[in-house]
Amino acid sequence: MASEELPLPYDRRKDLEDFDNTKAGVKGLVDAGIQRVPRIFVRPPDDADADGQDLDMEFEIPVIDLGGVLGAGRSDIVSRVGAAARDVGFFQVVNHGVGKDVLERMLEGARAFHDMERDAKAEYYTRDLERLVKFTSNFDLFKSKYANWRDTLYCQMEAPDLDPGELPAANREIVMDYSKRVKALGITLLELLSEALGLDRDYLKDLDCAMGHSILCHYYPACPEPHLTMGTIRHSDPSFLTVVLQDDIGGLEVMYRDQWVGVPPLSGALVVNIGDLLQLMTNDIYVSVEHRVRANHVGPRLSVAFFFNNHMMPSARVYGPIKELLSDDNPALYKEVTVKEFSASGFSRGLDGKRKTLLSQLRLQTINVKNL
Ligand SMILES: O=C(O)CCC(=O)C(=O)O
Ligand SMILES: [Fe+2]
Repeated sequence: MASEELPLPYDRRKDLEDFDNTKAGVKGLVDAGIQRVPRIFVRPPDDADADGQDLDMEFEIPVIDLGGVLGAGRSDIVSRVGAAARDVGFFQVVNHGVGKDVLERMLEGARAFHDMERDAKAEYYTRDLERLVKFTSNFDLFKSKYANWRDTLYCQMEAPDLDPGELPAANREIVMDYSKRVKALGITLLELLSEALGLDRDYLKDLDCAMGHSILCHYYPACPEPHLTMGTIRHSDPSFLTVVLQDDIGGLEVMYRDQWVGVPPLSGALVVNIGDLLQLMTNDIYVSVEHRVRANHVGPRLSVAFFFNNHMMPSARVYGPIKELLSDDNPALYKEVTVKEFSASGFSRGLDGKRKTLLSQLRLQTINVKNL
């Protein structure tokens, strides 16, 4: 079949604008009682971005207990973290130092924002890239082919330090607290990931990998026709590292050996995944894998994604494959890039156009025997 796009049977741009102008997101549609998924969200049955087989073998995303991280158990934890980062790109952590009460309060804080009265919430609704705290449904609404069944509150915490007064009163206190605690966990994770590469403990931290972060409070409303759309389409994260807190509904899935595998909700756990920038820096030793969130009849599902990414910081640091990891047999696979350039290219493209293209654009034409 010819690959030219067929003309759309409706004025999609107008539908998108009408939806965006409500400033009420997907939740606004559900609150208004819609029984059908509007066409801007509908994916055709043969949509290549939403396909893929479910995993048919026994496999579980690794769960790593960080309880012994400061004691004799450290080397075992280092090897488990390293193995998960190499093989799966995703793992869950328990006994990670962020209390269950904090996790619960963070999810409640995310819910409290999305449950705010429509007009009050609309004041945060914007597509302005410079705004540090904003509410948007689908940051890539006008760039991606299909909209996702999801609303998000974005909080850019370090650009540099966010004035807490910019955060909504509904969750200001817990977002500030969570930010501090998960940043500390992120530093621990970067230490473990450095050690697992045979590098000094502070190596990744000293490259400013924990220098900036943003907190995304996602809200996935119950969907009347979940088979027609997605909560979040497949993508990999443009971060160094991402830490996700999910509630007990489920729906997050990860690509493992070309098949989709669920990340089961585990009370008290946090989900950790390697981002594109760490894959680039480790020259493909660690993998930034695609993941997605299914739409669901049950909802709302709440999740809080904590992205370590310093693109808002005034840093001109250039990132490329770490020299200590390279050799004649293992040459650099990627060009160097600043985080600003890297992130700008992600924002300009949108989620479903990404699919590793950011990394592949930076890939050098080196022949790597391992990948032949
Ligand atoms: O909602 C989730 O569980 C994951 C969200 C996600 O993948 C992201 O924010 O990049
Ligand atoms: Fe993600």
